[in-house]
Amino acid sequence: MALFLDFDGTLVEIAPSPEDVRLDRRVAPALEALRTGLGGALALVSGRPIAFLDEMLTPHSFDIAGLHGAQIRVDGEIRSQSDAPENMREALRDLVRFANSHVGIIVEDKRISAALHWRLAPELKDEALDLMRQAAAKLGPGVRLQEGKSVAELVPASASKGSAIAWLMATPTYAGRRPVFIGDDITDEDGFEAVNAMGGLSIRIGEDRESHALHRLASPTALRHILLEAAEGGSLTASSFTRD
Ligand SMILES: O=P(O)(O)OC[C@H]1O[C@H](O[C@H]2O[C@H](CO)[C@@H](O)[C@H](O)[C@H]2O)[C@H](O)[C@@H](O)[C@@H]1O
Repeated sequence: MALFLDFDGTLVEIAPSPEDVRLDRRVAPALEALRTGLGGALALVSGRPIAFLDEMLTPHSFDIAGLHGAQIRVDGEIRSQSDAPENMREALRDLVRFANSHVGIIVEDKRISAALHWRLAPELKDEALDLMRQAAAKLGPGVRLQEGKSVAELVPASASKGSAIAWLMATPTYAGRRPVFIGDDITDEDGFEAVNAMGGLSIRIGEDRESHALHRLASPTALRHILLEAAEGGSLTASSFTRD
């Protein structure tokens, strides 16, 4: 097995704002143990920047596809990174202006991508989405709009979680293994499709909407129990995730 894990809503519960997430302190060492058991074939595949995930998982360091696949690090080395889209700083200024005049709107500047959050102001969803659609149109074909849970993001068009998983699966540590991808959000859907096409296992956290994932787990807590138990017991198989 090669294990690919999303972060927000998968390894941690969704929180009111991006900085509020808390990772159970047992998870990073458990992932380290599981990675050893998997011959190194474990990676995080997230919309977060690699630097943020490193901070959350410190002192452990994992293979990571960050920013929805716009940056990929393997064995401690950045192996693929999209350029920041042209005019991104200008687009960001418009987003910050909107946030400054609307309570509850949060802008996340991730340099190569940018997110606009409305979790704390759900009544502003339509206005925020309109603004992001306009920003994406202005930035042109090099950028796509990625919607997520109470968020929309401007992401390099070439990047996706599905292509990041395929990229990792072509590297020596991962090649020849059966990919398992666990995620919870719209951004994870093409990752699910990618692993399905490779004969792998796709698992969605949560039951609340249609998904390409072939299996479900109820919550990040349910996943955490499986990962901690497998790390202690020393073995992780596909049936660890699907036995219920
Ligand atoms: O691919 P992921 O690891 O799931 O990251 C997707 C985005 O997650 C974060 O936003 C989401 O989680 C926040 C904290 O729980 C929540 O407040 C927000 O409403 C969610 O959309 C993160 O802030 C983004 O950068 C990630 O792209």
